[in-house]
Amino acid sequence: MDSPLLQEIPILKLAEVHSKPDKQAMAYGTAGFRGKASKMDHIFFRMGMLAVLRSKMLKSAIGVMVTASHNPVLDNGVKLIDPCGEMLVESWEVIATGLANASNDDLVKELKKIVAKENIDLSQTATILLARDTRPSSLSLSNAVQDGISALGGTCRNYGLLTTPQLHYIVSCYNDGVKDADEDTYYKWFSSAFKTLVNEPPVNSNVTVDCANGVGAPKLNKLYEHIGANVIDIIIHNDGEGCGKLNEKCGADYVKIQQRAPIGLNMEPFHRYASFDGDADRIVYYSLDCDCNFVLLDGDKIASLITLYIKELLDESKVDVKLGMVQTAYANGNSTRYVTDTLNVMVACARTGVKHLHHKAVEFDIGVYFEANGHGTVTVKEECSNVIERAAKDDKLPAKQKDAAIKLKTFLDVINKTVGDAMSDMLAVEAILHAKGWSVREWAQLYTDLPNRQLKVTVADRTVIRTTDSERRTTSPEGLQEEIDKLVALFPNGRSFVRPSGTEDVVRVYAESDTQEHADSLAKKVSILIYEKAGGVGEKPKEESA
Ligand SMILES: CC(=O)N[C@H]1[C@@H](OP(=O)(O)O)O[C@H](CO)[C@@H](O)[C@@H]1O
Ligand SMILES: [Mg+2]
Repeated sequence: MDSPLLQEIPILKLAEVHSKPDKQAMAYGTAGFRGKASKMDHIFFRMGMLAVLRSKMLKSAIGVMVTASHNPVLDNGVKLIDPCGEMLVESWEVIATGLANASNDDLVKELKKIVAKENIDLSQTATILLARDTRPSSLSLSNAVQDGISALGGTCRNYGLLTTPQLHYIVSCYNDGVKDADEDTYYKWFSSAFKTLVNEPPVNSNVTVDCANGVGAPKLNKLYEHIGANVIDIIIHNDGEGCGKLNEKCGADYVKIQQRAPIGLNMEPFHRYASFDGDADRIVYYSLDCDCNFVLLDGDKIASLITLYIKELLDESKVDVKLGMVQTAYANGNSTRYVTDTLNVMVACARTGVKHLHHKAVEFDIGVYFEANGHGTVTVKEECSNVIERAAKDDKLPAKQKDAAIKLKTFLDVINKTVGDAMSDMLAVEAILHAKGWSVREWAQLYTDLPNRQLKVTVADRTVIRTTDSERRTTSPEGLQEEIDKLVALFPNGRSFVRPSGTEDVVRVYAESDTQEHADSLAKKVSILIYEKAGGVGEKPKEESA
């Protein structure tokens, strides 16, 4: 008998509306598909169909998020969310790429191939949870996703505007049996956990948040309404209502890379500032010191603060579980040293891309993971949550011990464990500063960042660079690593590595050393080496004359 998929006519009719331009190929990368919005309609349609197939296969709801995060406003992108709220499994990234690149004529054949290979029972129902960011193209592209969903007979719950982490959270709630989970469920959960942590006395301090003119602004506003201005004072900047453009000279990525304030923000010393990115899954903090120097508190500083706090509560509660932290090679060397040597907590290194960090983090009972750019969260094993919960209810424990367990339990409730979440991470940081009675100054002084520099080199084919050891060393081109080692040895506390970017057509160079001059010089020397050894194109990087 024909499977429902063989009702090819409706698929083909819709596929004609969302037709793929010739010769266009895209890959599902670390951040899903991303590119110029005007050239991607067919990808969104096809991802709607793919989400239906995955939902049928796993007999669970699948999320589809329409966003291009921190990219310019004319870009867009799409990513799928797996049932527990995690990123799409890697093996399906390959399948997604195959479906996206199939010619219009081969589309049905490609769908049949997936069904056969993955052994998908098409009689299963499919539920897709869809949301989008505030880009001008997002509405029509989410309509294309909806068309893809209906082409294969799936049911779509469209949540409209959401931040990426809100959708991840809702997907996990839905598959946990909370079928009516929505945006309000999110606000109620996180605001109530925060208020339990900070109720006596309230935080009563203020933080200014640059929302990159993105979806984070209206959503942070709603979260703020649930928390109440009597608990914390949140001032929203770049809320998308003025003439500022999405991610233009603002947002977490801009602030981290430029190490400066977003547009239009007049900073005052010691006040606390934070920036979200365009879909609010990244956050960095910053401040001015007494000499008006810009002080960045990036993903490494946030991770260090969270690890410190969890470690203290574990020690106080005497709950014996394994805490670990996960970073990438981009983590500042002094953050790694601080957590390893001062906090005595194990640090693991993962490849760039949050899914790699997430996978490593779940190996610990409690895993704190962050990319230096501010994307990260905390994972907690279920058995570990149970141990903490039991201690929090154990009347036989000394009061101090039990109290610490209660605090730890409530603190972990403030965390969106499915994925890095700017709003939930912000609440976590604010709660810790409140608990410790710290201003941003004490936090900044946990350790001093080693001066560092990131550069990009354009080469004809960036895949000639191959790496090992979580991207910290190269295996090809031959002899390159030995040359890098020689350059690194010239600089005190020198460290440098290179890797092909997964999102841009460049090779990234990272260097750190004891002074900014040294870090800059090492980064330059390594860039020149890459240009020479890995087929550089365009203008050759030059060493600045002394
Ligand atoms: C050095 C750096 O910040 N790299 C970013 C960037 O990846 P690249 O593979 O380096 O282009 O985009 C990724 C997706 O947003 C993010 O996860 C990652 O941290
Ligand atoms: Mg983002």
